[in-house]
Amino acid sequence: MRGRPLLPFLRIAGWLPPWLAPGTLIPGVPAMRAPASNPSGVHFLRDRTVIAGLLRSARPRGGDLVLELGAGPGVLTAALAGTGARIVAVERDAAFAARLRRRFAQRPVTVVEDDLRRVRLPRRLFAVVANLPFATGTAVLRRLLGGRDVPLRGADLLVEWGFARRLTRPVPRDAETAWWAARYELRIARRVPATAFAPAPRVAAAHLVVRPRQLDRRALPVLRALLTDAYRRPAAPLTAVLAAHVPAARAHRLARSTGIAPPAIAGAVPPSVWAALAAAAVVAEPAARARSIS
Ligand SMILES: C[S@@+](CC[C@H](N)C(=O)[O-])C[C@H]1O[C@@H](n2cnc3c(N)ncnc32)[C@H](O)[C@@H]1O
Repeated sequence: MRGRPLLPFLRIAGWLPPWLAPGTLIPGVPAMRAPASNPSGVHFLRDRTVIAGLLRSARPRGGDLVLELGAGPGVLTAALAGTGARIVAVERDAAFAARLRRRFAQRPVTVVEDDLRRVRLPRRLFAVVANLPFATGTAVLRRLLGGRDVPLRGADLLVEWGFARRLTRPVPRDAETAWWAARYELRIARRVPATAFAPAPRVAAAHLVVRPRQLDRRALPVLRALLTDAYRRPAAPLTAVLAAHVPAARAHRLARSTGIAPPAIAGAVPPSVWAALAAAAVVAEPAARARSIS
C-alpha cells in the first residue's frame, strides 16, 4: 500500500465530499477568475459531480422533453442527450449555437438560437435543466413559474446562492415569490462552490429544485387574491384576510384548519399554507353544515 494514493480509495468508499474527489473536473474548461465585465454572469460548468447531481434529481428518460437554457459549449447538453430524452438547447450566442448543432447533429438535440428570456416554451409537458447565467434567474423563474398554463414538470437549475436562499425562505418577502412558492415546491439540493465553474463567479451557486404542487386549478384565482391581499397588509390577522375572500364564518374555520395559533398575522403564513387555504376555499362545503353555520 505504501506510496499508493489514498484519494481514489476514499472516493470509491464514498468518504470524500464530491468537490474534493479527483478526476471530477472537466478537461478543457479552464479555471480562471471572473473578468470584471461579465454582466450577465456567464460561467461554464467544469465539475462532473454537479452535472451528475442535476441528472440524478431531474431523472430525464426516453420520451421526456427537456429544455436547457443557455447551453454554451454543450457540456450539460451532452449529459442530457445521453439519457434518451429529447433536448431543446437554447443558446443566444451564434458561435456556440453553430457548434452545438455540429456536435449534436446525430443526437436527439434541437438547438434554438434565441434569448432564453423570450424563447417560446413548449406546449407539452417539459422539464428544465440548466446552468443559468446568474443575471437571468428572476426572468426565467417569472416565465416558468409565473403563468398558470406552463406545463412544467419540474426544473433543476444552477442559480446564484443568494437568489436561491431568497426563493426558499419559509415566508417569502414579496407576493411574486410567494405565488411561485405556493404553486411549486422550491428547495436547495446543494450549495455549488464557485470553483465548479470557469470563470469562477464571485459568489457560490445553488442547485435549486422546483417541483409543482398538486393544486386544483379552480383555486388559483383565490390563491392569487389571498396573496396579493396578504402582502398588501401583512400585519392584518389571517382571518381578516380570509374574510375578505370567503364568508366570515368560513374564514374562521379555514384559519383554524391551518393549525397556526391565533391570532396569526397574514405576513407570517408560509406559501404552502396559502395554497392549502385556497384549495379548501374552493371546495363546496356540505349544504347542511354550511346552513347550520351561516
Ligand atoms: C452560465 S453559461 C452555461 C453554459 C453551459 N450550459 C455550461 O453549463 O457550461 C450560460 C450560457 O448561456 C448563454 N446565454 C447568456 N445569456 C443568454 C440569453 N439571454 N439567452 C440565451 N443564452 C444566453 C451564454 O452564451 C452561455 O453560453
